[in-house]
Amino acid sequence: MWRLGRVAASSLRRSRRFSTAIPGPCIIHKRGADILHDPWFNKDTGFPYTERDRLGLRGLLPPRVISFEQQYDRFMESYRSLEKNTKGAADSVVSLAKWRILNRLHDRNETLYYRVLIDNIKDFAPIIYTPTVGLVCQNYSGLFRRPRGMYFSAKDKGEMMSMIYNWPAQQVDMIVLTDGSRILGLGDLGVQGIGIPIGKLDMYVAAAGFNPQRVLPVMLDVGTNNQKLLEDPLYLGLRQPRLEGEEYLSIVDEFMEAAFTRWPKAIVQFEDFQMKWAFETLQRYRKKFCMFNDDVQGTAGVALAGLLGTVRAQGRPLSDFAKQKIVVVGAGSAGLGVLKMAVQAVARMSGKSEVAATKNFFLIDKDGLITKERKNIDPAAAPFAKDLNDTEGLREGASLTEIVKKIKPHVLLGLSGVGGIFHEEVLKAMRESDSTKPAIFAMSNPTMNAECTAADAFKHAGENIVFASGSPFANVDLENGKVGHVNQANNMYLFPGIGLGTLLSGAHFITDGMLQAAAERLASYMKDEEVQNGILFPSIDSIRNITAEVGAAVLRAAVAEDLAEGHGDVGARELKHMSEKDTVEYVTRNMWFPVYSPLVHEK
Ligand SMILES: NC(=O)C1=CN([C@@H]2O[C@H](COP(=O)(O)OP(=O)(O)OC[C@H]3O[C@@H](n4cnc5c(N)ncnc54)[C@H](O)[C@@H]3O)[C@@H](O)[C@H]2O)C=CC1
Ligand SMILES: CC(=O)C(=O)O
Ligand SMILES: [Mg+2]
Repeated sequence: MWRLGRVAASSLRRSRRFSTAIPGPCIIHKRGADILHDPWFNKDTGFPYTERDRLGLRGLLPPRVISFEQQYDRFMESYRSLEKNTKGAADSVVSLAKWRILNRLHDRNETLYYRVLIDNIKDFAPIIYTPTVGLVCQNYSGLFRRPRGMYFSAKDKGEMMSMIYNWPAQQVDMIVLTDGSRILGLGDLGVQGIGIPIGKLDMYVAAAGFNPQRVLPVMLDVGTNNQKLLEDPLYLGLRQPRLEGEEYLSIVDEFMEAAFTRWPKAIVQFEDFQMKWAFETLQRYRKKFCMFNDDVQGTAGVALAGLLGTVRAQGRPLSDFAKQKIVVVGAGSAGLGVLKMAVQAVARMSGKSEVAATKNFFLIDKDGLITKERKNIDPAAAPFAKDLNDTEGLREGASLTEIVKKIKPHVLLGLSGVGGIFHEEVLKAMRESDSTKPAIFAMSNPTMNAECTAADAFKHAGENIVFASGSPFANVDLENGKVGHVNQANNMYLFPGIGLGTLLSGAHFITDGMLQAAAERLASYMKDEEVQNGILFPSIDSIRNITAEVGAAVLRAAVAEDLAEGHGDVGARELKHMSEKDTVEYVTRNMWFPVYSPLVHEK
């Protein structure tokens, strides 16, 4: 059913009056069929007669004018009948059918698309984002109908500075960039990874109110090492092995120079780069450009918020965080990002050195427990390698089961990309945890790569656990009148706010302080009562509200660090004088909201 609730109605008024994203009623220079084929301006049967007359649309549409509300209802009706008609079909078939119907709307009418997405975010996020986006990437070459975003390949070397001007929008605020080398837990998907920047930017629009005309998904195609794709005649990317070393970096360098030359105020989010390049590019660019790595830094903030939540869930003061024993499974870009931020938090809270603060963390990769005995240890993992004196007798390479049995951790956190790795024996061992409310975070995506299912976690580890997963699971019926609450610990709770807060601050860099502020705001978002019931993260239904709070925290951190230069008409001085409440309101007012804008001036 169509609904324009109080929040939506007030957002609508706000967006008309204040949005920096849309500069009032726009006058379009296109005419006739060109307008109908431009998803940004297209209103389908919703063009009023004045616009049909003055824009050369008469005769190109059936005569009846259908209101936005009716169009909305009509779409939702077809979506619901698709759900009914595909009942009983394989999950992947149903999910792809849902993705297709949404994607067709996206290609045709962006205003309606984003409105249904915002209003139904809980139902649609699993389609446009994880888990279905993973399936879409895997099947991209077959699903491809129309391009979306920009593609820069190794063959474009030397051309990028001119290519960037092929993008039709004058202004771009947010770019999500991938090289497709580690798409969710699905590995190297080459050019097919473009689905991830598209899905992330849909979340930017839905959750943070970025103007969809000002966002840009980008694929850097430097080849793929996925043999199956290289042999697939329908594969749409470069059929060559991935570039390495300086050759690789020179492509990323060229793109970054081109993007920031054309749009000096843009923000670039690096997404789903394999670990070596995730860390290397973060170090290379973070002091030069306004950028961050979502998998390293966004994930870290969300995980830290969840970890602090587990301390509150036990009814303990936050300072007890330093005493929690935490096993991190997966020493990749995400796992190491989480460890770094969590260790810094322990050091801050306890006054210990960062080295001393690593004591209660145990890191595992595909070869088991990482200790100082590890041969050829990755330099990024080295600071977290355990001294054998601190492992209670566990050896180098000890298995996950051995570690959980011996250490009795408070938290088991998976970012390994390996589905089912928290098997029955591991989960049962968590019953002996030293915590009154052990936490199990199976954060890998998509669903089939989650370290365990929610049902298995509650079944084997007990009803008393706190559970979170990267992709959504339904709450678990514990068959005694109780419900096992499932949290979604996904960086989607932070990256939209990091992006929006940074944009509105006008900061040229994204600092640790800004990221820490984002994590802390998310951590404090839930009330004690909710947290004690195992609810660590808010429902995705309130994502705009969360993003406003996170965005405001990021903006204020930028102001506090003297990095804020302002945005649009609002300068650094005004930002500085805003109270916390004013800042949240300011961020909220700047969220774009989808309504049909007049395309001609009223006479
Ligand atoms: N929930 C969220 O917000 C996020 C989830 N992720 C998920 O985290 C996963 C990993 O991402 P990255 O760290 O970027 O990948 P990565 O490839 O950099 O790291 C994977 C790590 O897992 C380890 N591993 C592999 N098999 C293992 C096994 N059997 N036992 C223990 N460790 C094993 C590897 O040795 C490596 O250290 C992916 O599935 C991704 O979807 C990533 C970012 C955000
Ligand atoms: C959520 C996300 O960024 C990932 O799984 O890579
Ligand atoms: Mg990612």
